Amino acid sequence: MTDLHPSPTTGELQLDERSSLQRVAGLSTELTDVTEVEYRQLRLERVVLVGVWTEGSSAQAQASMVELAALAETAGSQVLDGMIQRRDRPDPATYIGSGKATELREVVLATGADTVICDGELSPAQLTALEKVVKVKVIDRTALILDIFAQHATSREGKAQVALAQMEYMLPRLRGWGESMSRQAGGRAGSNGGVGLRGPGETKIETDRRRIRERMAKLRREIRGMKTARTVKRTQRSDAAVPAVAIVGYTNAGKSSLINAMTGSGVLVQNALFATLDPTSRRGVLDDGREVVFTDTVGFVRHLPTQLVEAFRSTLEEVTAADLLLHVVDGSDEFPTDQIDAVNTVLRDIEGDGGITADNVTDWTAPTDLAGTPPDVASADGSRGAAMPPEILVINKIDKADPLVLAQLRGAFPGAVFVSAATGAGIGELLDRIREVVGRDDIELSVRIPFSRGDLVSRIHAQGDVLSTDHDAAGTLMRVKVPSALAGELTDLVVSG
Ligand SMILES: Nc1nc2c(ncn2[C@@H]2O[C@H](COP(=O)(O)OP(=O)(O)OP(=O)(O)O)[C@@H](O)[C@H]2O)c(=O)[nH]1
Ligand SMILES: [Mg+2]
Repeated sequence: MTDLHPSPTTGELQLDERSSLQRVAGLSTELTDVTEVEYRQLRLERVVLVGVWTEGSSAQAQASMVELAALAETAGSQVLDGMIQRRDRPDPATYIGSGKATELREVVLATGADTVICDGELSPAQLTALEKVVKVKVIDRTALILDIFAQHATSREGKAQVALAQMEYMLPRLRGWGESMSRQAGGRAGSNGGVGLRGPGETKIETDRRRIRERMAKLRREIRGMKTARTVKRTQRSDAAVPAVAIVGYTNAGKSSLINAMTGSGVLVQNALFATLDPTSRRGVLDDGREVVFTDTVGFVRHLPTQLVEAFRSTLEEVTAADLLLHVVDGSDEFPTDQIDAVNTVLRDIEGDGGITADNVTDWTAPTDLAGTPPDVASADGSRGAAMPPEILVINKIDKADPLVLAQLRGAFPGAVFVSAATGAGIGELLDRIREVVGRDDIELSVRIPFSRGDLVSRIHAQGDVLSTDHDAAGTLMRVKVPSALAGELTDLVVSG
């Protein structure tokens, strides 16, 4: 039971199908090996939600609970009830106050819930203490999000990243669960001679910690290897001078839908949180014939567990390497600016310590100086550092958004583009804006292309703009605007004009 298997698939649920979101009773996210030692076995079937409201308006506190409910449902559980307590700060002992905890116990009894989910990150001691009162399993928002990620990860890299994040979450929680530990003989280890333990004086918990650390180190190495492979792919892409446009935004904002609307492709769209976990790239052609690559990324959420940001850092770095960021916002959300803030927080996190390191600067094309950024390229809050590519804020779902909210957003973010991926409204304008930004460093030239070089003509169309075309005996005369790399290749063909 307490064996740690060496396989790297810890913490992954064998979900039959992604579409069967409602969890089958009994099929739980039991994390197969490490779990048995120290991770709560997540059996999120019938849950009661509880939150502590410390700041913001009552409507914001409500919205946070609605989101927690959506997260719980995404994880496959049935939400039976929810309660919020107004406090200056969470109770250090039991998260909610002791009176409220007793009340929660009654709600649990009345509803027949088997799990309580807290809307925050609780210390191991708080989880244990609250569990003692309510007498069912208690998990926090972090564990819930990790659980969803574990269910949704499909690629080898994604799975490794989630497993790493889960182990990081578990590691400090090993000690907190002393009681269940002693049930597994960990506590008695010292006195009974340490049967099955590795070394004299090494307790079960230490053995487990060491094994988890070893596996984490192995996972980190593997993830690094996968990143190298991706970097090579990206380098090949940048050689082809196809601009990379990364789509970021809050989960369920419509990022995948927007890619579909812009490229006519079929990226997975779901009215579910974290539908997209693995970055998906789609080639798109702007109306002037220029090609770009759109990369869909994992959605962000308020309080995205730091373990996840850390584990997904290599994937998220795609974002910093892009030529342009489209920051997609659900304009129909009650508090779109809160979403914008949450996304900016994560972006700053990626960018911050460890984000741009010496080892990835080398394969990273520096964005041209931001002073050259057209004024309509909005940095959502103006605080983005120079390491981030230029950004266009895209307010999506205008077809169902409250006109009043939209008017406020227009005032607050004059550079934003307003679109509906569903109806196609504003998509043309968005594509124009993308073209402006990706083409802003283009060089204007007049060239004569020999008739034998039809390949160059198609590349000019794919990578730049053709302003005029003419023919003479020696070839095609073109006035073009092209990226500097292509301009370099055309040097020999330049004619005055
Ligand atoms: N009414 C309306 N619904 C939209 C629009 N764009 C997307 N949606 C819906 O919003 C939901 C989420 O869309 P997705 O494209 O999957 O969102 P996402 O941002 O990729 O979500 P994750 O990958 O889960 O983070 C789906 O139900 C879409 O049909 C829009 O412009 N209008
Ligand atoms: Mg998506």
